[in-house]
Amino acid sequence: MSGVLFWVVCPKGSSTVTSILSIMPRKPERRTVRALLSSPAVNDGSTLSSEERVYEVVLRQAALVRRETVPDFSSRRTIQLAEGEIGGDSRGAAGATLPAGGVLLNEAYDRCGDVCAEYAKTFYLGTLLMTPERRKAVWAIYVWCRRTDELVDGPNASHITPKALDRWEKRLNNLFEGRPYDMYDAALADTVQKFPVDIQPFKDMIEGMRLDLRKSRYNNFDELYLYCYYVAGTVGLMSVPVMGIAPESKASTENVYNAALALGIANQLTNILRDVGEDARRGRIYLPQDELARAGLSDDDIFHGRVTEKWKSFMKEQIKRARKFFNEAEKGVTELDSASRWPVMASLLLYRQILDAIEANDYDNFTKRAYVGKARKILSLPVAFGRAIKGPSKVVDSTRSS
Ligand SMILES: CC(C)=CCC/C(C)=C/CC/C(C)=C/CC/C(C)=C/[C@@H]1[C@@H](COP(=O)(O)OP(=O)(O)O)[C@]1(C)CC/C=C(\C)CC/C=C(\C)CCC=C(C)C
Ligand SMILES: [Mn+2]
Repeated sequence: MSGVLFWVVCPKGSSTVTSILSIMPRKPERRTVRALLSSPAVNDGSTLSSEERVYEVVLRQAALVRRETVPDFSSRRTIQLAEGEIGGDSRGAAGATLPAGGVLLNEAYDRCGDVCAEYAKTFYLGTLLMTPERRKAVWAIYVWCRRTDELVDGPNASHITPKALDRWEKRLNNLFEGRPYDMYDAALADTVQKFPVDIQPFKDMIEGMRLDLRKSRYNNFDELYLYCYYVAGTVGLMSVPVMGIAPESKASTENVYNAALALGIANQLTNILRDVGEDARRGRIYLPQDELARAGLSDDDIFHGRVTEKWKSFMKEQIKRARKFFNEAEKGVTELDSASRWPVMASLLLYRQILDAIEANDYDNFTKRAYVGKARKILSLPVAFGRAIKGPSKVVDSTRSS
């Protein structure tokens, strides 16, 4: 590929991160997250369950955030465009220097905003309620996530190999080190310098895409949970440092991160329940095999799209579980910074209503697509506002130490 390589002068130092890690209250064992997450997922008494392993990641991410610190947007860093690498219409002028907050960097963020507006209009409108700095950062993260998903789900997906994902990961490492390849990467490179966003959830999302390349069945919920963490829980962990935690919040950082993780898991479970038919047509069944078998259902029932009583009661249980994750997430939304609460609450309420739509379709998720209509979307906004305005809980979280 040809084009322009951006690089950022003055890459982020890691001394703050190290010092925060050293005061972490419940410091997990120093194993790498990849090692933690690649060991067997089944909890047979001697190994940790996926939920326990992901929780260790949550603890680490929570430890990286220093509370009551406003990100510094006034820095004089510059981003420089250099020769080579990935092009397309996201190229800039080789050799040009981009002062932080300068025209080209602003353009990079604007392009990220355009992508959001095109792919996720409602979400884009929600971001307009955030502060300008947070909104731009969320756009940059969104675009990276969307591009990552497109690698395995987009028009070129059939050509994607694990090697291509390795290259994508290398590119991720580069942008975190201040050497972004294109405009979109440059926006994210700037974001990760301004906010305490860690690389781990991004790497884990790529790991989820690797899983999608090699796995089309999930034996049990433990396996599915890990997949949901990789492709969606990670989004929650990437977002909290940008959304910010309310200065007056009495919740522990780890509980806020846990709620964010729960929102990602809830969203992905909902995605899976909505898309059962579509996924089956691609030979994929994400639903836990052991739960299907216990309900007297087989892959064949799914491939034939049989909406039987067995299927309906199975779906009821799956929906119940997804709602539990939404409820857990909802408790955390009010702990976020005031300007972020409303859009996040709105997105939660909107996504949760997809579950209602599956019920309204009488559990036919093979031939009918569950969606939330415009009127309901609009009605959800004041409801979200009413819940978001409440603000943080007054109860001091016993696990809070930061
Ligand atoms: C305390 C608290 C509750 C904080 C909130 C934290 C927060 C903002 C969490 C956001 C959670 C969220 C929106 C997760 C996205 C989950 C998701 C749907 C992932 C999808 C994966 C693959 O799915 P699949 O291929 O099955 O589905 P498609 O048919 O392709 O849709 C993803 C597509 C991965 C890629 C994810 C995105 C493109 C969304 C990224 C979103 C953000 C960065 C912004 C989040 C911010 C707000 C305000 C919701
Ligand atoms: Mn996808």
